[in-house]
Amino acid sequence: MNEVILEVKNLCKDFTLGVFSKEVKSAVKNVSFEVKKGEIISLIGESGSGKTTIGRMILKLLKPSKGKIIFKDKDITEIKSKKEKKDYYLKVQGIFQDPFSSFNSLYKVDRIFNMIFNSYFPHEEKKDGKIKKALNDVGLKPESVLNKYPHQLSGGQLQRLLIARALLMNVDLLIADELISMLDASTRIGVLNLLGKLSKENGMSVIFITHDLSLGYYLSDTTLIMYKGKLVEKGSTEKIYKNPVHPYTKMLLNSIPDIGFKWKKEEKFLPEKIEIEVNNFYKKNINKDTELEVEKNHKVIVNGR
Ligand SMILES: Nc1ncnc2c1ncn2[C@@H]1O[C@H](COP(=O)(O)OP(=O)(O)OP(=O)(O)O)[C@@H](O)[C@H]1O
Repeated sequence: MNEVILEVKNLCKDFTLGVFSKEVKSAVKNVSFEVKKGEIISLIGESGSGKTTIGRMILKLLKPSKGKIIFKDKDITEIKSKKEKKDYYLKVQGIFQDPFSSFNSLYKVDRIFNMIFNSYFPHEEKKDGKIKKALNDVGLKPESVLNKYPHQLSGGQLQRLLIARALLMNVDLLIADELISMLDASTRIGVLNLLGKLSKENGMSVIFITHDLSLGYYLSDTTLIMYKGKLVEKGSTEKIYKNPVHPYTKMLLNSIPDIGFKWKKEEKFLPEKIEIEVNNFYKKNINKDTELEVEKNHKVIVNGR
């Protein structure tokens, strides 16, 4: 699992707010990381920390303001032609929080799946069998979904259909943004296990975007912690959860509620308190390099520039 398939280098995204306004929102600030073949990476952070924006840039749905996204030795920000885009989407697919927006509401599921073959594998002879197998693999009964329109299915069923689509296309990288948010607790674990299985058996890499630390811990080999557009800590999931160094990561891990344990007021996750602690941490480390190695495969970003 050492082949790097995606490299994100100094990625930035600024949004200009309003049509005439000059106000700029820096949603992603100088983010760098790598994804290896078959690796599951969790991108974790509070709401608004820039996770989805990173996912959308990797999926070429947003143009970076600065930085590079290199997929298999090619900078995808330079991809312009339709053919190159199509080839890219054969390898990299996304699943978003709102699965309803990912389907054409006018087409039934069988037509949507047939279109994948028409578009990408027109000579495939075992199309029907492959579609059925992919649906079975994600725990859906083909006969109960194939003849339905997207609005006749639940959010959870649609998310599974999106995984089945990625399966059929045999993608190298799946960006799963709050993938299981629409699933109930009992089906969540099944979908998570499915992702784990796909990454192990097919070598599919996954960027799993979430604000749920427990899910990230369960699923991922590597963790990236985002705070206000910056990547603040990255490395082995095991190491970060055992030995968090950045004050934001520490507070995030402290904020996981334990069943049967009532929070005391001072233990609450207070944004102002975090901001003060993070600024103090950056001040203390102002003369150090931006990235410090805490231990092998565990780095912390120690200055706020
Ligand atoms: N198209 C846009 N125009 C202006 N600002 C945007 C746009 N998209 C995102 N933002 C802002 O960029 C910041 C990062 O948003 P993003 O959706 O990436 O966060 P997130 O970490 O994925 O949050 P959540 O977990 O709530 O989805 C937020 O402040 C958001 O308001």
